[in-house]
Amino acid sequence: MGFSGPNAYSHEILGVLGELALTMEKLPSWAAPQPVKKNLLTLRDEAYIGYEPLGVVLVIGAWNYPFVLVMQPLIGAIAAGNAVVVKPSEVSENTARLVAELLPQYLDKVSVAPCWTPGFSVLLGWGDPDTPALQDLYAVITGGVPETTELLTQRFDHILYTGNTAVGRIVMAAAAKHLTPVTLELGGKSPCYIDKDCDLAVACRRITWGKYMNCGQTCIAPDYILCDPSIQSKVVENIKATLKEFYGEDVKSSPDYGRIINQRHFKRVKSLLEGQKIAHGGETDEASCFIAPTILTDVSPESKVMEEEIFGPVLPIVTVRSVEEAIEFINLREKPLALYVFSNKKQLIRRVIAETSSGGMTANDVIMHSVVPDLPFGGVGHSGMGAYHGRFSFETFSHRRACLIKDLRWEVLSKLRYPPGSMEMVHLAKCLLLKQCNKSTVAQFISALLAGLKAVVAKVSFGSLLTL
Ligand SMILES: NC(=O)c1ccc[n+]([C@@H]2O[C@H](COP(=O)([O-])OP(=O)(O)OC[C@H]3O[C@@H](n4cnc5c(N)ncnc54)[C@H](O)[C@@H]3O)[C@@H](O)[C@H]2O)c1
Ligand SMILES: CC(C)=CCC/C(C)=C/CC/C(C)=C/C=O
Repeated sequence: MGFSGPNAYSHEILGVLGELALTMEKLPSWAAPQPVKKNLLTLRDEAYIGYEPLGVVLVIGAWNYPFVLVMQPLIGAIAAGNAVVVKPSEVSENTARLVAELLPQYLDKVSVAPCWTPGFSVLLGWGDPDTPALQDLYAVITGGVPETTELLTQRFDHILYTGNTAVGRIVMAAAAKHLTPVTLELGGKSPCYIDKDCDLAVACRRITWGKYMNCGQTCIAPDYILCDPSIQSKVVENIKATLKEFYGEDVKSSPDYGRIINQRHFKRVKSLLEGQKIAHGGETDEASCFIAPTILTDVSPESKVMEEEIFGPVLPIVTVRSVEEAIEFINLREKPLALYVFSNKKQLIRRVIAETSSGGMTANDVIMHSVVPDLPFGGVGHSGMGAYHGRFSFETFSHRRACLIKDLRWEVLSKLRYPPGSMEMVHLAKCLLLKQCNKSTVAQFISALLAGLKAVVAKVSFGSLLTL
């Protein structure tokens, strides 16, 4: 992909450092038992949510941000107390090797995994499966499809997979065999609607940044633009001007412009240009997997480039006559991972939010919702399920255990639920649970309490008589 030093640091390392700092600061409050609201029946009890680790988590990463996509889930899984098996993408083999080399050097060795499964020690070559003591809790498995397929036959307590939707289905099917819950971080075509009423220079600068970063190989990059035909050429001119500002006259020699990951993806992205009206770019070089930042205009919704996620530096513009048409266009397709809208009108932005669905969204910018630490990151429908980042990672990798601690006194209140049943008791229970009391149920409640008290007093006096 050809990340430059500064880009590698800002795209891959900063997010990990931010996640670590946030998790270390907030973990005590995330992990603390959360008391819940009580009703009249549970007034004297302790009712809370307790967080417990799920057990062994499998994290499968993708190649486009190969470090952050395994490290960020790893942080959450460890924070929640799990053992973790990390499987970086084989496509970005150098990062996979680096992760496998570095993790064991930096992560503590802990004596026993909380939910040890003997099968893992065999899979990982950890010697005698019956004596798991003193093994690493955090293992890295490198490899491609055969290794991942083998890994997926094992039983895990949670799998977080990042990658394409087709493999997402394979992961989910394998997980289903063991009833393992999954978080699927998938992709899709993230739309970007530009309203006529907006600062086009600013909008296009932000879109250009998010679209061509990492040569378009970002899961939440704006995939295509929807705008009124009257502003299409201005959008093109503004993006062209920004491209020059960002990457200079010769994009190919800019250290900030990346390359397509491999020949397979190069051929796939290049094929999307066939038959299209190229308003800018279009140059390619197979030997170096270079595809210039490209803009396509008047793109037909039926064309191939509008059928699949582009995941490359090609930006199609589809014209629509109104925001209604844009919303309809979006809703006729699978729910995207991200959605972008640019407008000066707050009301229009709120309408787009209310009438569409997507994993996440940013208005008047792109990508940035993914770096707000308190927002969940994940897809919906075909763009994924579940979410992570910050507190949401901790929740994803924890079991929320419902805990109720009662004492053995106040049996009078329990009588409400014991047989024989009666409508009086039902009314009383309703009064206590739903706080829908009328005079007669309050009277019944008081008399039941008094009866209970009388019984307790009688028991105590009888006990003291006996001891005389
Ligand atoms: N939602 C997100 O956070 C996010 C982030 C990055 C990428 N993506 C999406 O991922 C896609 C690009 O990634 P990719 O799929 O090309 O990455 P990839 O080729 O690296 O595959 C992802 C992982 O799946 C494994 N894998 C591949 N084929 C498999 C099989 N048959 N069985 C089991 N495991 C298999 C790989 O070993 C790898 O670890 C895009 O659609 C992009 O939008 C999503
Ligand atoms: C430099 C900034 C603000 C962002 C870099 C891109 C990004 C959001 C990386 C995070 C991982 C991710 C969600 C990748 C999707 O493909």
